[in-house]
Amino acid sequence: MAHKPGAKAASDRGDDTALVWFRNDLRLADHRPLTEALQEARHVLCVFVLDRKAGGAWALGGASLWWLHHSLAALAEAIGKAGGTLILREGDAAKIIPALASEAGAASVHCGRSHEPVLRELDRRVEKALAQHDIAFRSHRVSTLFELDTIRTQTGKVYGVYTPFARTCRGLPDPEPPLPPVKQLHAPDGKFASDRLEDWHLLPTRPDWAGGLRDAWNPGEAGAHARMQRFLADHLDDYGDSRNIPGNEDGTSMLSPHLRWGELSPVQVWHAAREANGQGRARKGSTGRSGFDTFQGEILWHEFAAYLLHHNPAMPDEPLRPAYNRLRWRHDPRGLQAWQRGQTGVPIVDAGMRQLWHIGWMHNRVRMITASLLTKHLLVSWQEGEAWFWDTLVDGDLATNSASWQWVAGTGTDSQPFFRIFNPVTQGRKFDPDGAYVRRWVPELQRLGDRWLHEPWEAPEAELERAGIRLGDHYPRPVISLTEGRDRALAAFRNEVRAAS
Ligand SMILES: Cc1cc2nc3c(=O)[nH]c(=O)nc-3n(C[C@H](O)[C@H](O)[C@H](O)COP(=O)(O)OP(=O)(O)OC[C@H]3O[C@@H](n4cnc5c(N)ncnc54)[C@H](O)[C@@H]3O)c2cc1C
Repeated sequence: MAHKPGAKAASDRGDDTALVWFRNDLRLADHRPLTEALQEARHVLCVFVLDRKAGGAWALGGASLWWLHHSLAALAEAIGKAGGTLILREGDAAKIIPALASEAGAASVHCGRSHEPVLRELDRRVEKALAQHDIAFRSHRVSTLFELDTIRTQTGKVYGVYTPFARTCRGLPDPEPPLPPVKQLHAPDGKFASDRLEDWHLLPTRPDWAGGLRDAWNPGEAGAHARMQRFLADHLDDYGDSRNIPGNEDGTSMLSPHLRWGELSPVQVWHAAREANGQGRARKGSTGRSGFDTFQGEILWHEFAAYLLHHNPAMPDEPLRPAYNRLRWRHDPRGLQAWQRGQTGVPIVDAGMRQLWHIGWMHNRVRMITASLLTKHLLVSWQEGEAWFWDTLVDGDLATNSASWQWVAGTGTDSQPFFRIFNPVTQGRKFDPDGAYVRRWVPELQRLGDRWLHEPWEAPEAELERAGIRLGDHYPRPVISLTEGRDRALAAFRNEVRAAS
């Protein structure tokens, strides 16, 4: 085979250099690409490539870029401590990775396997380009518990429904224990050009809207482990009940951004939870399941979303149920903007949207309620909501975000039916009964009594006055009548989706 000028032939290299290409797996522990590269070669070159254009509409959003900056800084420091260097490059990875591997005289390139369509296509291009240099391309499972292609129904079909998928996963042998952290690295000789992280300008400056993010998060592998250990030691047992109470800040793990960026692998979380469960009280919640069992179920939802995207690459853009292409979603810029800004006049929805804006994360229960108000009461398309979440979430994950939006909108293969519409008032009363969540994020309602907190538009004038609220002035009147919005959504579903099916 002919070699590109400047590239060393495999025989000249003595196979002592490998390149590790980091993507959504910003960690040193349980990192198979790195571990295998080290088994294969004495020198390892670590690289991260930023391509702001890759992904088109799904190029990284603002909150993700903030997280990425800090996570890369943490990774570079950890790699430095181990004796290596993280090379940063910007541009098309299909050109950069082969060129760099060739320059370093690498015999192989290792990276984490992805279920995201853009990365899968990129892998094909990189592999092809590497082959021209006679360099091997190896991808490894880094972000799922199991190999997604191996999970099939008894008749060999792809699962479309979570429950049997999860049952099958639970019946499999546990994923193998996580690999130990890599402690020592030797970079290859030579100086490899690298960008400076600061020069990428991933952090917002004008304006700097990231103050709430800085207070809430500690991106990077060490922060991820600290959060996981705290949650598992103190809160796992209660998870079955506490996970639905948005006012309880310890009710869920808040591990989602760490998992999204691969600072932790699902395998690590799976095993750590099992171990913590052995030490805990294994108390059953009101659902009859232990906190551990319920938590495992959520990790399997994460797995299921990856599985769905792997088998349905169009999921972020198109309904999994084609009949929903007939639904005429409304163009409602005013309603959409009120929703985005947390100014709908529906307290639990506004609390969620403001929490999202402030810390780049929203409680799962409230994600469902806010998504339901947008897609059902306002009849605005799920893709509009999906795009807003993508831009504002620090855990914005192509698979989970699109699967979840389709679940709420009723357009997914395994979703709640379209006609099941969350009532935000009932939901608020049930899951935020003392109003702790709404009062925290919608302070203008702080003095309103529990009775009216979730539907201030029904409160007697005297109650509002006593709480210092004038509707339409201090706090908006509802952007939509909940009854009318619900009836309109049901009619659209009946006439445009079901009638034509
Ligand atoms: C409309 C909508 C959009 C969403 N977008 C995203 C997204 O972009 N990224 C994302 O990570 N999650 C998303 N979710 C799922 C879920 O809301 C978050 O994973 C969860 O709130 C994260 O908080 P936690 O880490 O405290 O979760 P925990 O309750 O502690 O759960 C542990 C882990 O399990 C996984 N998990 C939990 N709930 C779900 C779920 N319903 N579906 C899939 N995985 C789950 C997450 O990885 C989570 O970190 C979305 C949900 C909805 C309804």
